[in-house]
Amino acid sequence: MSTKNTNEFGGEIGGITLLGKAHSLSALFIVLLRATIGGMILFAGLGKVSEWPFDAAGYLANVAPASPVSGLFGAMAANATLMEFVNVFVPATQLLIGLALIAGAFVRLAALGGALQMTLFYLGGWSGDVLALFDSTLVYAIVFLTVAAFGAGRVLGLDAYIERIEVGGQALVEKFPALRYVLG
Ligand SMILES: COC1=C(OC)C(=O)C(C/C=C(\C)CC/C=C(\C)CC/C=C(\C)CC/C=C(\C)CC/C=C(\C)CC/C=C(\C)CC/C=C(\C)CC/C=C(\C)CC/C=C(\C)CCC=C(C)C)=C(C)C1=O
Repeated sequence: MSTKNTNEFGGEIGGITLLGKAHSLSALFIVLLRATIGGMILFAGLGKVSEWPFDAAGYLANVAPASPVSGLFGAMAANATLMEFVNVFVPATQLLIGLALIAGAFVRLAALGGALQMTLFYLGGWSGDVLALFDSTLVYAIVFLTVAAFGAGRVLGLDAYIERIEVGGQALVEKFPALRYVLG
């Protein structure tokens, strides 16, 4: 048995082969990245709960006209029934995504949800200022996608165990391959 650990990762994307060699600290830092971005969104949710009631209408109604979603967000702010939903959904998903990432459970689903949420905040935050192109919400979105892409929930996370739960003599992800978009 070889004791050599090549620690390689990569794949083919659009005909181009991307190959990386991970450092021995890579696994540690992917866990730190998962926990940090999880903590960021958990605390964003806790902040809203601690100042309850949360109301996103002010933010949505005052998005800069240059934002591609200013019309959409303005219409949302004017719909009281929809706002009742949004005002609970945003903090609730922030808390759940944060807890899931910290525990390492359902990491892909949580990270993809986080990336989607950050994309909405990024579009809403766009004011036409080119120097704000790489703002924090864009960085957060990429961090969420990185965490999902690396299967970060398998490193010191519950997904390593959840994936292998046996269902009818088969591991969960083998029985239901679509769960790879949720776990990992
Ligand atoms: C820096 O940015 C910013 C913030 O800050 C992050 C902000 O706030 C805000 C402020 C925000 C506002 C003012 C609101 C603005 C409102 C809008 C733009 C309106 C439009 C937005 C929405 C309608 C929200 C859209 C939401 C999305 C896209 C997210 C959807 C989420 C998902 C699809 C993912 C859901 C998945 C989850 C939650 C994971 C599920 C996992 C679990 C339930 C498990 C959880 C884990 C645990 C509890 C741990 C324990 C686990 C165990 C025990 C394992 C169990 C084991 C088993 C075997 C089952 C802004 C502006 C911002 O710019």
